[in-house]
Amino acid sequence: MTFRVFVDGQEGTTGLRIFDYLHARQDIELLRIDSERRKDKTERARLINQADVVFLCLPDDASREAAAMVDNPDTCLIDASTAFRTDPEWTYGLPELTPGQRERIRASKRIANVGCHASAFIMLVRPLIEAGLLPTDYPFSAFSLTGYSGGGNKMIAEYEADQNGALDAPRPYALTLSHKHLPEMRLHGGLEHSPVFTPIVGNFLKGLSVNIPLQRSHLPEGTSVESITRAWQAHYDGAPFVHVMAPGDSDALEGGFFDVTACNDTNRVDLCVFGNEERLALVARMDNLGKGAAGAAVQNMNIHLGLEETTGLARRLG
Ligand SMILES: NC(=O)C1=CN([C@@H]2O[C@H](COP(=O)(O)OP(=O)(O)OC[C@H]3O[C@@H](n4cnc5c(N)ncnc54)[C@H](OP(=O)(O)O)[C@@H]3O)[C@@H](O)[C@H]2O)C=CC1
Ligand SMILES: CC(=O)N[C@@H](CCC(=O)OP(=O)(O)O)C(=O)O
Repeated sequence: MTFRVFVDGQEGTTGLRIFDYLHARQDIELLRIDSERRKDKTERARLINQADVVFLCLPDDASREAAAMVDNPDTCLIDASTAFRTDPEWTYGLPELTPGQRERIRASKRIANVGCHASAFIMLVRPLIEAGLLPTDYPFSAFSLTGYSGGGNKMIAEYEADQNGALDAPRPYALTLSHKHLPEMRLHGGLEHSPVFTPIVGNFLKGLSVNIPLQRSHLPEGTSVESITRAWQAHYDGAPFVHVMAPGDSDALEGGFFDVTACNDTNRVDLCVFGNEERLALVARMDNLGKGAAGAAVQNMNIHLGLEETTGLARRLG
C-alpha cells in the first residue's frame, strides 16, 4: 500500500528536509507541485485534497490559508508552523508528551508539529511535573543555543552571505521575552507561568540545545540528579528517539564541554541533568531540523498512518 503525500512549502528548509526523509520510501508517493505554481492557490488546493497526508511547511498565515482549503475529510494535515500548536481542535505532534498522545496522533486529522525550542523544553519538564519533582508554579527560565537554519531560508542566506564576520559571534534574540514558543511551552509543559526564555543563534547551520537552570532550595525534597534521571527513564521507556543520559555519561561532556550538534542528522533527542546539592541544570539537545521539525513531522506521519514509528528515520541523513 502507498500513501499520497504533499509537501506545501516543498522548497523551504523544513520542506526540503522532509523530502530528504521521504523521497526514497517505497510506501510513499510524493505529489510534487510545479515550482512556478508553488504559491498558486488553485493548484495547492488540488494537491492538498488529493493527498492522504499534507505537510504544511509555510509561514503561519500561509498555513492558516492552506488549512482552510481542505475539503477532503480523509486528508490529514501536519502543520510545521506556530499557527495551531495550542489550538484545542488540533493534536500536539509530540508523541512522547504523555501517555495516550500516540493514540491521539493516530486518530487526528489535524496535527500541529512542535516548535524546536519548545519541544526540547517540554521534553525536559513535562515528565518531571507529572512525577511531582517540579512544581507547576516554579519560576522557570531557559536559554537555547540554536543553529541558524532555525530561521529558515532567509536566515540561512544571511549567514551564508556574511563575508566580513559580522555574524561570527553568537547573538541572543527574542529579548522582548515573548518568543512565539512560550504558549506551547506553558500549555504542553503543564506550567502555570510562561518561562523567561532567551534563545541565542550561533554561526552554525543546525543543532539546538535548551538549558533550564534550577535552584534546589525551591524544589521538592526528593528532586535530585538521580530522581530526575529515573523519572525521565520511566516516562520515555520504549520511546525510540529519546536517549536519557545517565549521570556522568562520558558522551554528555567532551573535555568539560557540551556539544549541541551531537544529534545532528538524526531524529534523536538527548536529555541530561547536571548539578550538585544546590543547583541543577536540565539540558536537551536535538537537530532543530530533525526532532525539532522535519524528523518529528515524519514520525507523526508514521504514527498517524499506523506504520512503525521509526520507518525511514533510523538512518543518519547526509
Ligand atoms: N527551520 C526550522 O528549524 C523550523 C521551522 N519551523 C516552521 O516551519 C515552517 C517553515 O519554516 P522553514 O522551512 O524554516 O521556512 P522557509 O522560509 O525556509 O520556507 C518556507 C517556504 O514556504 C514558501 N511559502 C511562503 N509563502 C507561501 C505561500 N503563500 N504558498 C506557498 N508557499 C509559500 C516559501 O517560498 P518562498 O521562499 O518562495 O517565499 C518557502 O519555500 C515555519 O512556520 C517555521 O516556523 C518549525 C520548526 C523548525
Ligand atoms: C534561529 C531561529 O530563528 N529559530 C526560530 C525557531 C524555529 C522553529 O522552531 O520554528 P517555528 O517557527 O515553527 O516555531 C525562532 O526562534 O523563532
